[in-house]
Amino acid sequence: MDAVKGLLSPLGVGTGAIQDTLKLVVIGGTVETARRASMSAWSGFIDSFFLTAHFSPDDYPYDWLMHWLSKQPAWGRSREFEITTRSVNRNSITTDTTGDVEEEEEEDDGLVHGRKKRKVQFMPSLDTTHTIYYRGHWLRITRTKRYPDAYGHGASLKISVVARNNDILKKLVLEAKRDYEKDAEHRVHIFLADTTYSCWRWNGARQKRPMSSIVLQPGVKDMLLADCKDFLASEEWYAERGIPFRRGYLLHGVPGSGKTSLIHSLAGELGLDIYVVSLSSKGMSDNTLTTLMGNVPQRCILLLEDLDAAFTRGVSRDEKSTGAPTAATEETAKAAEATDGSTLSLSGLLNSLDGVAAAEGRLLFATTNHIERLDPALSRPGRMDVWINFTHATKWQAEGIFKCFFPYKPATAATTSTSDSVKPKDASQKNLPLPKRKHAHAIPLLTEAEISDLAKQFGEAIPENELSVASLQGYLLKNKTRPRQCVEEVAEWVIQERETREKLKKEKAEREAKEKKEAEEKAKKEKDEKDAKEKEEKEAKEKLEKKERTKSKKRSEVTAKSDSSTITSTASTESTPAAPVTEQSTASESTSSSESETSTGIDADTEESITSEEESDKDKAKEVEAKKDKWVAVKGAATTAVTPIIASDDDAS
Ligand SMILES: Nc1ncnc2c1ncn2[C@@H]1O[C@H](COP(=O)(O)OP(=O)(O)OP(=O)(O)O)[C@@H](O)[C@H]1O
Repeated sequence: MDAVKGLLSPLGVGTGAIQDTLKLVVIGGTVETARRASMSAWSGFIDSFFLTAHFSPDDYPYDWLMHWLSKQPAWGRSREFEITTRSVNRNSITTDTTGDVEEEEEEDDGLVHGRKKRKVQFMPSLDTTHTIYYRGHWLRITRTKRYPDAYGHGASLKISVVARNNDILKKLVLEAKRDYEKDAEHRVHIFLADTTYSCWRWNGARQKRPMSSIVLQPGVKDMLLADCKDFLASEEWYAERGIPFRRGYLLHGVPGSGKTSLIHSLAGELGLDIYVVSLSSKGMSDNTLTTLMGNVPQRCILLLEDLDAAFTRGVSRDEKSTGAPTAATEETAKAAEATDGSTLSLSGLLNSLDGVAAAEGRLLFATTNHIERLDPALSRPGRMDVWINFTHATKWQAEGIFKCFFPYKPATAATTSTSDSVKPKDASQKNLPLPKRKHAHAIPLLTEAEISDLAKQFGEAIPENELSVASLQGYLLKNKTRPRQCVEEVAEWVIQERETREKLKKEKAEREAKEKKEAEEKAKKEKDEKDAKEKEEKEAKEKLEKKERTKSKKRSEVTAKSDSSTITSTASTESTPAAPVTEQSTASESTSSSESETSTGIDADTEESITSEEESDKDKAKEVEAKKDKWVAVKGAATTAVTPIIASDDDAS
């Protein structure tokens, strides 16, 4: 302080006020530092008693915990929380909330402005520590935002508890998991491949689809379900034999025959999530696909949709089957890369399916409408172990799908026992029971027997293997409240469908024919243009050659003439004095344009020969002769001047 005083005194400043300010700064700084140090020491001390678990939003436990937290009664009493109605979050499966708004959460099918009523969720607010009492322990819960995101992605969760070991945290996570799975029981989670960041993005949770709603030929569904279950239970068996723990299913066939629907329903039945990759998506490359495939969880369904679409660019393996794209296809692949940045090759796809980095334990499903376009290497056993062909609807399928559509009236005890005795083997051939929800549709309730009868009639009216199941579904949807009329009108609908198909076929054929014709005309036009151009070039070349020939002919004639006149005039001009020659030459140069023409006689002749191209050779010859005469005549006048030079040149040579 004395030092400061000493410094300030020479300036004549009153030191009292400054000293007081400085004192305050020093004291304030010291107190704040001490406070911070003690706080950090205290939290360090407290933390040393706490067990802390961190949950990353990229992993399932985060979802389980968030779901569990949103259901805690303590949450309703919390003084700080986040309320959300967003359904894009993975936690949106939560339907139960606590607190005052609970009465609004009752099951209600009512629509507000055409939308389902939104449900409110309570979430731990960000950057706040909440305390919850759980099984005799106080849990400190902190949710922090690591990077901003409109939907809360990126937030991480931290749960601390004072305990001797981490048993309580394990119990908490397991309970949250059970809870989550119980609520997610009726849903299938879908993840889509993000080619930009080579990661999986949660795309939503869909209601499970009952297997009985998929109508396939008898035994197909059961076989597939049994195969999948057997695979999922055989990890050790595979390990013991050193076989990679992977299984591939190739579903191929006509569009709208239930390939995607079957996978969806299978995922629900097995309780697996679906990871979807579209191989033809923008930016898909070998590296991206390998990274994505390596990051799928152990138990899931990996779906490669429209497998053939990835190869429309013509990427295929070379003759030696090294997996490298062939030279011919490299250009097309390069063109595709230039347009959408996609560089996926077949070898890249094969590596990602069963390369070293490929994930194990997943069920691979691939769908295609064009199995003939697939490279055999792709569909060989080991990659695609089970193949299922999907065809157009059979009569049996039509009957089954009709039964799925129309619920039946609950039967009396007596009828139930009769209907049980003739229970169909395949669940899809069984009528669906009444819907659980009230006021679902105004569907007239028929007896089971009547529905079965109508279904039979419907099946008989449908031609075998001609219409897709999707189109049958479309027809039934249109008639979902009139089962009897639906059957009465089905024959007419089939005729209409045929006519529409014929019309579409015809239109397609016409369009193709038109396109073909246009292409042919275009090609012909291009060819004609090319021919005309070539002809023109040829003619021009011929003209040029002719011109050259004429030139050289004239030059030789001129030379010959001048030589002869030189010879004749040499004798007379030999004695001519030099001065008059110069005068005459000057006079002759200024005489007329014809004389100047004469001095450039060959060029002028050439021009004339070009303009008189159409004239007969005879005329041309005459004209040339006349010109020559003219030239010679003029030349004769000038010869006296020119000759000595030529002569002297000649002499010199
Ligand atoms: N066998 C089936 N059983 C029940 N519903 C079916 C069947 N086939 C098709 N559908 C219905 O038709 C619609 C289209 O089916 P889906 O998308 O599964 O066909 P897809 O074979 O995958 O077609 P694409 O090859 O064009 O992708 C769905 O709404 C589905 O309910």
